[in-house]
Amino acid sequence: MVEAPSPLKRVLVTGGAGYIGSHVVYALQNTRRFKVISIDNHHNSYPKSLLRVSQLSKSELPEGASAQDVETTEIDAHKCDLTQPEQIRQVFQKYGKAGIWGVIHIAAYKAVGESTEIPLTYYANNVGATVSLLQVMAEFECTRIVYSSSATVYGIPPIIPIPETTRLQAESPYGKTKVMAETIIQDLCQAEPERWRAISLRYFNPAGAHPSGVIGEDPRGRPGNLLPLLAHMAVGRVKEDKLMVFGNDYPTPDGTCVRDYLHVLDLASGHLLALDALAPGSTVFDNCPTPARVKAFNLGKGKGMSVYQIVEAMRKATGFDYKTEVIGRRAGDVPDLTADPALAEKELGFKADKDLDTMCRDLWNWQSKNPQGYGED
Ligand SMILES: O=c1ccn([C@@H]2O[C@H](COP(=O)(O)OP(=O)(O)O[C@H]3O[C@H](CO)[C@H](O)[C@H](O)[C@H]3O)[C@@H](O)[C@H]2O)c(=O)[nH]1
Repeated sequence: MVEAPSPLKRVLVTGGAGYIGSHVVYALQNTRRFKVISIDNHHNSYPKSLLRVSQLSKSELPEGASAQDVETTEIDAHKCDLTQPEQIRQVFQKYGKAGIWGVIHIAAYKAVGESTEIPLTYYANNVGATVSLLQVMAEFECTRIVYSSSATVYGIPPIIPIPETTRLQAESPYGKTKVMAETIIQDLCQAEPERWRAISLRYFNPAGAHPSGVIGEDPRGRPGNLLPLLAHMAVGRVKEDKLMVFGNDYPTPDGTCVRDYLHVLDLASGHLLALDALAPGSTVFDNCPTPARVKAFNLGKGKGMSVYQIVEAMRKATGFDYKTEVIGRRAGDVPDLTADPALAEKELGFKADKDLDTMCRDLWNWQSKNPQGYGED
C-alpha cells in the first residue's frame, strides 16, 4: 500500500546512518519541515546512530509540539544495498510516484588507499549504485538530487584556495568515482533540463560531532583519518601515543599537509541550503550557461590547517600528550586542499562558522562519552 500524501517534504538520505549522514538527518529533522527516509547498508555505519538521532530530535521538541512536529523526528530507516536496484525500488514503491520530494545521496565507499586495491568494488558501489539510484528516481518521478562529492575531485590543484572552476583531475579510483558520478548527474540534467535539478557538494575535511555527544564518527577498525585517530589515541581505543606524521617536506608553512577542516554540523547545514535550492522559485540555477539546472559547490571554511596544528588543537581539547614521529609521505596525499568557499556563500548562503577548537572539543566530547563508539551498548 502506498503511504498517504504528507504536508512534510519526504527526503531520502542514502548513507543516512553514517557519520555525515546521521548529522544531515539531524539537521533535516531540526527544521521540522522534512520526513526522512534513510537507506544504508551499514558497511561503515551503525543502525544505532539513527535511533540516537531520533531521540535527540525528540528531546529538542518544544513542549506541546504538534503531531506533525513529532512526525519529523521519526525516521523510516531501511537496510538496503544501492547496488541492487530492486531493493531501492521497494523503498520508492512505499511512497508511490512523486511521493519522495528529493534525495541526498551520501552513501559511498571512501578510502583512497583501499580504492587502489579494489577499484571494481569502488566503481560498482559509487558509480554503478548512483546510476541505479537515478534510474529508480526517474521511474518514480523524483528528480531532485543533492550529491556528496569531495575535494578529492581536484587531484593536485593548481590554485589554492581552490575555486569550483578548477579542472577535475582526481587521481585515485575513489576520486574518479566522484568525478564520474558528478558527470553522470550533469549529463542527465543536460539531457532533461525541464525534469532534473541537481547540486553536487564537494566536501573538504569534515570534523567534530553534534555538541551533545550523542552522535559522532565511529569508523570500523583503526581509523585512517587524522582526527578520529587522534581521538581514539586519547581515549585509549588505539593503544599508541605516537602519531606517525606522513611527511614534513611538503611546500607548506610547517612542511606537513594542509587541509580545510569544517564542522560536520556546518557541512550538514550546506545540505539543507542545497536542498532548498532545488525547490521551484530558487534562483541558484539562473546563471547556468546551459538550460541544465546543475551546479557544484565547495563546502569548506577556506582556512587551511596543517597536521601539526591539528595535533596541537587536539592536545588542547583532550589534554593527551601526543608524541609525533615523521615518516614518509602517504601515497596519494596532496600538499594542500583548501577551498575557495566564495561561490557557496554567494549562491547558497553557506558559511562554515565553527572553528577548529569547537570541532576538537565536540569530537572529544563524543569520543570520551562513547569510548567504543556505537558498539558499546
Ligand atoms: O596517521 C595519520 C593520518 C593522517 N595524516 C595526515 O593528516 C592529513 C589529513 O589526513 P586524513 O586522512 O584525515 O584526510 P584526507 O584529507 O587524506 O582525506 C579526506 O580526503 C580524501 C580525499 O582527498 C577522502 O575524501 C577522505 O575520505 C577524506 O577523509 C593528511 O595530510 C595526512 O597525511 C598523518 O600525518 N598521519
